[in-house]
Amino acid sequence: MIEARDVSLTFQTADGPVHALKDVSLTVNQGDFVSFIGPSGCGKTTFLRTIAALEAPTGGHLAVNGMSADQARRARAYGYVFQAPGLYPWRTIAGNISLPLEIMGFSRTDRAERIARVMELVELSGFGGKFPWQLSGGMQQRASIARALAFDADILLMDEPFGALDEIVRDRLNEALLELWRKTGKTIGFVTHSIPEAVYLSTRIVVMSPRPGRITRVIESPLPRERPLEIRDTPEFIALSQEVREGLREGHSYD
Ligand SMILES: Nc1ncnc2c1ncn2[C@@H]1O[C@H](COP(=O)(O)OP(=O)(O)OP(=O)(O)O)[C@@H](O)[C@H]1O
Repeated sequence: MIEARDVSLTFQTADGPVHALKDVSLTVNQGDFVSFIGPSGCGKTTFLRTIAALEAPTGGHLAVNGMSADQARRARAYGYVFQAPGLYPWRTIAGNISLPLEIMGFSRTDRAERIARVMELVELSGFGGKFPWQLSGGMQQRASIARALAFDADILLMDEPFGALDEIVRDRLNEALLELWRKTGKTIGFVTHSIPEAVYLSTRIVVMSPRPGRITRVIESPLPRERPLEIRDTPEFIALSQEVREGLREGHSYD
């Protein structure tokens, strides 16, 4: 689904070049749930934005769904969920989910069907007529996930979507996201700062390190796809968390 070969991205800034990504190679298969974890500034967001053709690499090769990243963006191969829900306050929840569909030219009936389906998927049925400010932060983030799902792209790219939420809401949304992933079979790229979140959600955990941003470890998860929250107390989960922590420690430079 996603194939990165020696992808590099150097930003030219007034203070000199910033090597946000250096020789990043990764293959993401259909149906994978891949998390990107690493300290602040290691290039997680930049890599996700590069896959989404929101940034252009300065070196290497990138293919998304068999196309160039730019072609994939135009073919709407992915939905993108940002850190903040980014809902328009003057549109209802249904109106917000509808917006990309309107831009893409879906008919009114098709839009209504799709909105109802994705709202059910994120458990927001019945809230379509509310405005964003009438919903909790967790519900708003679920609405933004519904918006990214509405046009049924195969890939979902999520940049720390639950970072601003409290732990209880985050647990609930992690469970819901896993359920949604199992139901839809989407390929998910997910940026996080949280080791338990990465371990709980992923089939593969990509550990990154900064200066320059690169991949230091790719950890395959031995956990089953069916994961109740209690799996976090099992020896397998704890061992996997330790492996991620070691990877992070290894790659971290303090200079
Ligand atoms: N548009 C830009 N222009 C210049 N430098 C940038 C730009 N975007 C990102 N950077 C730099 O690239 C590096 C990687 O940034 P990025 O946001 O990808 O890191 P991150 O791992 O997602 O960090 P965080 O976890 O804090 O969100 C950082 O040093 C950042 O300052």
